[in-house]
Amino acid sequence: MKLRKSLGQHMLVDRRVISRIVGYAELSEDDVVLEVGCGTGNLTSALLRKCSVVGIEKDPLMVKRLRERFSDFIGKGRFRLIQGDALKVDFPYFTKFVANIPYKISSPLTFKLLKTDFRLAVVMYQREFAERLCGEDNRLGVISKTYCKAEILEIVKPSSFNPPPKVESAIVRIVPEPEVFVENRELFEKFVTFAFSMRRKRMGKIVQEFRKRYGVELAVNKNLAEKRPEELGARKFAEIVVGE
Ligand SMILES: C[S@@+](CC[C@H](N)C(=O)[O-])C[C@H]1O[C@@H](n2cnc3c(N)ncnc32)[C@H](O)[C@@H]1O
Repeated sequence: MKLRKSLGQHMLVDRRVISRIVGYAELSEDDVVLEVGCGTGNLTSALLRKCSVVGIEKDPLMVKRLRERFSDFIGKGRFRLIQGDALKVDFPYFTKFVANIPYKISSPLTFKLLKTDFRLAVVMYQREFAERLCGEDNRLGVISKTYCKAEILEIVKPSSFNPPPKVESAIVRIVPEPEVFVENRELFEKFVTFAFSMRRKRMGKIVQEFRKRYGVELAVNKNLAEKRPEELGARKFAEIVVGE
């Protein structure tokens, strides 16, 4: 079968990795897993042994194969498959999100997930994206801390996929409990985005530029004024915006 690179079609073929992903998700029979990008269905099959699954898959050829492979589960109402773009279709009801996603849509898909009600997510990302999501020295990591806790559970080698991608991957566990609370999310995200677009500048200067651009006065103490955005972390950013 010809796989489409443009759709990020790198199938997870290492059974031990698949089984660990299912273990990390701590599934019970009542769970309904949302899996984005079911592909040929290797992860889907392991998930279906534990609970119900709703899949969203963009490629009509994969959808056809999946409907054949899992016709029994579809008949029993244990598997439902939506053909479409996960960024465009409304997410159906689910309790947990478990997926080896197309890496190209990592950022918008993650924010779509974070704005949904769910209990736990176990997601395969490109390693570099996973490190940014779990870190605090970048825009993605700082903003995500106001939605969730995220941690890398393991690094996965390219040889676990067919065809092997050029990059390493990482399995991330996401719990929807904010590490940092912000009241004015819009202002917080605007300021964090602005700060990381000027990452060479120090916070004192960034706050001045922000006032000039948006007319919003934010205060930083002497100590923070000397720091660069990547040295702050989500909590300090939130303190600056709260002190508005
Ligand atoms: C990395 S593969 C994972 C396949 C399978 N889950 C596995 O682990 O072997 C990503 C899958 O996402 C599908 N896909 C790509 N873009 C998508 C999108 N925007 N919405 C839904 N599925 C998409 C691809 O067709 C592909 O089957």
